[in-house]
Amino acid sequence: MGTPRYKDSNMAVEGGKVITHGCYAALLPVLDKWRQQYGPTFMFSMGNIQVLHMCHPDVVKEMAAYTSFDLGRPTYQKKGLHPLFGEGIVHANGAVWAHQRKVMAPEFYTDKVKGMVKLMVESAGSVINEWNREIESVGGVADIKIDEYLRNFSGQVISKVCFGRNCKEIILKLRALQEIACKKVILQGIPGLRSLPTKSNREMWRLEKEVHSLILKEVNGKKGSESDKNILQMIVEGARSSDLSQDEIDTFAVDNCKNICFPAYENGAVPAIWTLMLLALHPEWQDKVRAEVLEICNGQSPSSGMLNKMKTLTMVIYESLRLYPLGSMLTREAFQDTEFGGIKVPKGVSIWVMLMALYEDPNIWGPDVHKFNPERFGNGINGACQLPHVYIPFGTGPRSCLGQQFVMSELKILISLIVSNFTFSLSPKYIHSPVMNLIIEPQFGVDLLVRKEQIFFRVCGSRRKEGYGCGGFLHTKEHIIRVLFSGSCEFRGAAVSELLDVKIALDIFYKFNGMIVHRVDVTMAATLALLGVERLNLLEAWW
Ligand code: HEM
Repeated sequence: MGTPRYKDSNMAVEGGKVITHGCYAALLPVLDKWRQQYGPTFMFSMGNIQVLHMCHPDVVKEMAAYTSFDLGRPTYQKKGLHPLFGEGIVHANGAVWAHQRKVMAPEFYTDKVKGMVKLMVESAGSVINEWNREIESVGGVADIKIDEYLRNFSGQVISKVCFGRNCKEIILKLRALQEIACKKVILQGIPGLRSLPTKSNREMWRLEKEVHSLILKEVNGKKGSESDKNILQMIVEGARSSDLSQDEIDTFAVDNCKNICFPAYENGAVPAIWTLMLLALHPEWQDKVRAEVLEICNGQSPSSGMLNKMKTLTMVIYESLRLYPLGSMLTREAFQDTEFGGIKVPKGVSIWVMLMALYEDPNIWGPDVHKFNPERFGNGINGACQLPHVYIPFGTGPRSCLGQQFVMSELKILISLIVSNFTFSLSPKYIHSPVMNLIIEPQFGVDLLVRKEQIFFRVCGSRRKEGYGCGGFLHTKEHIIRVLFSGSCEFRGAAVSELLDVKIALDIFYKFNGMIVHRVDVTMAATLALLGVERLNLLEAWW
């Protein structure tokens, strides 16, 4: 795969690095060129597949309102990705899809997702522990390629909610299947290629069989209790409630498990990877998110109530999904002659609605369209741009994402725990190169320089309302004291002079409860004294 080429106009120096966010033209250069040449609506073909390219904001509205089964997920995708998704919900259509949606959607309703929060926190805790170990092993700043850690996290969560235990083998085989299948989907227009016994086709068939039998083993294995059923059990029950044969029930269960596990594994990890890359590039937003998380969680593990309050983090995730959406388009096929976007679309034609191009349109988002600016989501999606209906990271209409609430909880839990435990910046090893592998991923992964979270106490003297600073943001006294007593953080003083009056800044090294605290400012020292903290062992002071 060649290195994507970017337009010069998209280049931006952010956080001291040249990073080009606007990657639509780089990922789909031919379509971008044709769009400029022929306008937002044109047709082209890929072998025997006829595609209608649409990129007008009104078309997104129409997609939301289109409920007829005359449009469905394209057959060519289903064929190309059959080893990965089989006959499951992602590529099913018509009445079969409606039945699957009815069985599976309730498993991701709000109350069900609330019940998964504890498990998500535990799994995120493993990432925190592993990063802590990496930092300890190098004694300060670890250079971490974060991708596999985050995939392990999303894989572990979905595996536990789906099977009731961590079935790493199934998840890893699905990943291996994806790697082969996504190279093939582009060649779908060439008839017969799918069934040739090429080396990669044989490898793909082998993996498909193995995943099938591993999932069947889970279907027939130990069941969760009646009150604590896992998703697999609910899928099997849903299949049994219809008039399917035993073989069809098995296929229904296996394929739909794959259709939940694979998106949850990839789509849970990749947006987290992009968001952390963006936060590493923008320490000011990292600080803002950290301040919000510390304020809301107050030293406790995130709960679903806390997640709902994390407004800044939501803004950051939305902006990350705008710049790096998982998919560049929504795709449909006309199963009957129909009318869409004011055009008569003949049966068999595929429609591509180019969302990513709309997310990069300066006429919709303004001149800073290629900049990371979560502030634009300050008043929610509706206030984010001229035509907010075009921003649909989780799709729209009846086929919108099943896992939206699930993944938003996962992302918030993981990121909130990471920012409250670590500070991070981009490693010099990082190479910015988004590629399209079914979804838009960083080609070489994301490397971060990670250190334990440093809380900066900044002096709050006469020139400022009294308070306590953490990474530049004010926090409650209770929070600061709680963190102090928990001993969970290493305190390093800020360069206090950079903000306020040097004269009132006192740098103290002291030992407290076995914890080394460096350079606490004068207000903090006074607070501790007021609170009766006596064992303040002043080692060094600096005026
Ligand atoms: C940030 C992460 C995610 C994004 C941006 C995302 C995005 C989307 C989008 C845009 C669609 C609609 C596609 C279309 O209309 O053609 C979709 C469908 C779907 N998503 Fe997600 N998704 C995410 C995470 C997940 C997760 C974690 C799961 C599983 C738990 C999941 C399961 C599904 C399923 C099963 C469908 C098909 C629904 C149907 O056709 O009825 N997604 N997703």
